[in-house]
Amino acid sequence: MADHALEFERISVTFRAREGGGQRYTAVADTTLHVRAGEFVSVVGPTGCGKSTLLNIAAGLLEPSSGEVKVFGQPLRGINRRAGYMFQSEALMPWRSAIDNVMVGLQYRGVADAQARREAQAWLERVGLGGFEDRYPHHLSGGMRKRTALAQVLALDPDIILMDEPFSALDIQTRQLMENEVLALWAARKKAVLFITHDLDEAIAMSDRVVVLSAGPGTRPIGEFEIDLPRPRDVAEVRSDPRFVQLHSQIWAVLRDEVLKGYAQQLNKPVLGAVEGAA
Ligand SMILES: Nc1ncnc2c1ncn2[C@@H]1O[C@H](COP(=O)(O)OP(=O)(O)OP(=O)(O)O)[C@@H](O)[C@H]1O
Repeated sequence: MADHALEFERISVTFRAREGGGQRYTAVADTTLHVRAGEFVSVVGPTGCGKSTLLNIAAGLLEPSSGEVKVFGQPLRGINRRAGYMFQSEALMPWRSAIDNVMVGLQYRGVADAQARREAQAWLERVGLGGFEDRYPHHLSGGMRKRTALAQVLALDPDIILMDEPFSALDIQTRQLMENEVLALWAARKKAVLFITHDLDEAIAMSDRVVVLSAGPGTRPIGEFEIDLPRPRDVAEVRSDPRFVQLHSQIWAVLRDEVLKGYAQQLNKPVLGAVEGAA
């Protein structure tokens, strides 16, 4: 449908070992999930269930073994050019200053250097890093590096933003500041966001909708919850709203068993050595 930014239609992903008797592991099975244009959707699920796999599929970095992905109604082939991806791990180039890191995607797109520098500077200011543009990543705090990475993604003005536990390495105060900043930026531009997190509180505080995935193997969505808390939200304050508490207990009732299953499965899962990717 045209108002959908992202559609996963009956996606399955099976990984196979390059050696070792052709062992296979079905990470994601028969998953259908839609994100509307401008919607903020979080995906929560137990550790190792397939959250990053889904995001990699949305980014076009991984092809599903079966099923189809559509981006604004068009089948996705190759890299998703309408999406920006913010990884869990550090993705900044250590040999480039903050501004050079933010500029690089623009330059790659063919924007002239002077224009790219102006846009990168404006984005660094928007994420609270005015004055830090010449610092190298190792001279920035963890929160500042995340802000730089956020500016890097937003500078490209993607219609879809894919975020894989972007703030999990931050202390709780910095994390809440960043979450509020992301919400403010999102509210101003209303891009579609697919946000992966382990943290149910974070998912509820930020999202329009929370999707719960089952434990693997064969992960699939097993619950979907509309988050009808008013906006704008402060992620710290909204946690004491009675509706937040109610939603939390409803979602946790679905998630809790999967977390326990996921934990058990991680302990028992066969180790796949060298892996080729989706089969
Ligand atoms: N390239 C690969 N080859 C083989 N198995 C893989 C590959 N990528 C992921 N897997 C397996 O698929 C499952 C899903 O992995 P994925 O990283 O998507 O989970 P996740 O939910 O994002 O994990 P976490 O919560 O720990 O970040 C895991 O069991 C993982 O070991």
